[in-house]
Amino acid sequence: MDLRSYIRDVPDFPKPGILFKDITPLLADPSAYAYAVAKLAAHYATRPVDAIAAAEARGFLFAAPMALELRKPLIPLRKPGKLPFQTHSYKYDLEYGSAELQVHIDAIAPHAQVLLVDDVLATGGTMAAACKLVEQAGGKVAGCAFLLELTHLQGRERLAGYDCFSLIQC
Ligand SMILES: O=P(O)(O)OC[C@H]1O[C@H](OP(=O)(O)OP(=O)(O)O)[C@H](O)[C@@H]1O
Ligand SMILES: Nc1ncnc2[nH]cnc12
Repeated sequence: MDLRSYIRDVPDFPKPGILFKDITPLLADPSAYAYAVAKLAAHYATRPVDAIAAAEARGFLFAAPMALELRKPLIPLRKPGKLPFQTHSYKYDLEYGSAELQVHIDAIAPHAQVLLVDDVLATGGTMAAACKLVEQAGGKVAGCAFLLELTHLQGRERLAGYDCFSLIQC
């Protein structure tokens, strides 16, 4: 299945000069969505993974079905003020702004191998922050998985030292 055909390019969103990769056509097609999740999950089926974590919001769309498919705990990494219990926090820069992620202090068991999942790897700022947050919380990064990698933004270089896997490159 050609997953690329389910990604729509939207120029100048959310700011002039940004070519936004819209995954909603893929989400709208259950066969393509299921195929993408199954392919991502299959890549980690035999690797040591104790839990799956993702940053809101689009990361959840792939992390949740992967967690169910791999029968692993799901750990939400959320924007500030959303998690009700005590949190660890990490601030980071995006392709089009800055942000912060938080995780509950008891979400990650000591030395747990945490697989991080997101829809898009752009500059790598979000995933680098997610990795730091997992480590700050006592876990280890088992890998970083993406539906789509925007190779020209060289996010993979920002994630040097972490094992990265993407299903589609463009
Ligand atoms: O590699 P980066 O440059 O960090 O960009 C990738 C991140 O940007 C998007 O999230 P966004 O912050 O737009 O939030 P959303 O998931 O709530 O739409 C996307 O879902 C990734 O998390
Ligand atoms: N160009 C882009 N398209 C979709 N999501 C993104 N997240 C960061 N950059 C993005």
